[in-house]
Order: sequence, then C-alpha cells, then structure tokens
Amino acid sequence: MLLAIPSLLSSGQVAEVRSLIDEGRWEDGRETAGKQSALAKRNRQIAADCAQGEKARAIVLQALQEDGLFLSAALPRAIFPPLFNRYDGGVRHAFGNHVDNAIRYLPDGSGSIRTDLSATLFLSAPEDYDGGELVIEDSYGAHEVKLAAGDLILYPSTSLHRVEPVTRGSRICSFFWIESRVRDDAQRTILLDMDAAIRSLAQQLGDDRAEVVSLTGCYHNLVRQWASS
Ligand SMILES: O=C(O)CCC(=O)C(=O)O
Ligand SMILES: [Fe+2]
Repeated sequence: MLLAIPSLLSSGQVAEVRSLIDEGRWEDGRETAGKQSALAKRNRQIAADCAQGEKARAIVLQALQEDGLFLSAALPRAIFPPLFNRYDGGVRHAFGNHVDNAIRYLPDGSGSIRTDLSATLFLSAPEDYDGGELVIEDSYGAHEVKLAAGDLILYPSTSLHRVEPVTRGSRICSFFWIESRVRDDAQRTILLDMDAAIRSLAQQLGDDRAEVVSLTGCYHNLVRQWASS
C-alpha cells in the first residue's frame, strides 16, 4: 500500500525543522548507504551527531506518535530515528533505483530494526524545485510522488524506488523506516481499511452500538492474530 499522510507537520513545524536543519552539518549521503546503493546515491544528509538534526528528529518523532492515520497504517513497533536529506539542483542530485536494506542498525548501537515500511516526509514546497519525484514501483506500475511540505508518503520497503534528478532548487526531506507489528503489507491494508470503516460507523451510529462494539472486537482479534509482540 502506498499511503499519503497529509499535514503530518503543520507549516509552523515545517519552518521550525527547516530552520534547524538548514543550519545543520551536511555530509555526503554515501556515508550511510550500503555498497550497492552508494553507486546510485548522489545527495547530502545531516550528519548523525549533528545537534540541530537531533532536535529536528524529536519534532518529527513526536508528530508521528500523535498522528492517528500514521499509527493506524503503520502499526509501528519501532521507528528508525528520522534522517534528513537534500537533493540540490545545481549538481543534479538523484538516487537511482534501489530497494532499501532489510535491516537497519540503530545509530546508538542499541540494536536493529527490520524495515517493513519506508517513509519520506517532504520539507520543501513542490514549487521550490524541479524534478526530485520519488518514483515507487509496485505491481500496479510506477507512481510519482511529490507532496506538499509537511506531507508524508508511506510505502512498503520491499518496493523498488528512486529519486529523479533535481534540476532546479533543492528538495529537502526527512526519511526513515518503520518496523511494523504486522509484517505483511496486505494484512496491514485490511486493518487500516477496517479501522477507518469502524471509526466512520462509530461516528454515525455511536460508539456503543452493538455492531460497532462487535466490529471493534473483530479488529482487535485480527491484530492479535497477526501482530508480533
Ligand atoms: O528521499 C527520498 O524520498 C527517499 C530516499 C531513499 O530512497 C533512501 O535514502 O533510501
Ligand atoms: Fe530508499
């Protein structure tokens, strides 16, 4: 499932994150790439030990924890501390086709996560740059994604994807991975659809209607079947 989450950050939060990372320490993005993806990757990233990056990361993580649609779609067990990248037009930064590594080691050395979902949070307005579409391929074809600043795209980490060359301006984003309690994308999609339908029914009929209570039970019982602890 490819899911856009609108306004994960408000425009005020986007401005705050941007003012932090614009002053941060940027390094060659190949520092954090695997051997194969380093061949395809041309961008800059905020250094792991950059203090501004640390503050910006906390803002993004907090927003994720408070976003009902994100929590319902991702059912996160662990979120990789968000990273920040920039693709500059002058030097035609881009990232060719790749699939993200299945396992990412946490920067603090505390272990690793399995990447079930990949996420890009847009931090530049689309009119501020040309190119830079995130192209995600799935069995329905290739999807070009370029969202408003503050919006997030979630996609299965199994997908082949790329960032098209930026030809003007700068594309600045946060990106990270999620290990989900429900590993299977199809199962997560069912749970997301069911959760949305139950919420809508509850609004129309009331939380205490017998059918709403029963369907809510079904939802949780499915989570119990499919979730790893
Ligand atoms: O910037 C993006 O939208 C995605 C970057 C990416 O694919 C990666 O760093 O693995
Ligand atoms: Fe990627």
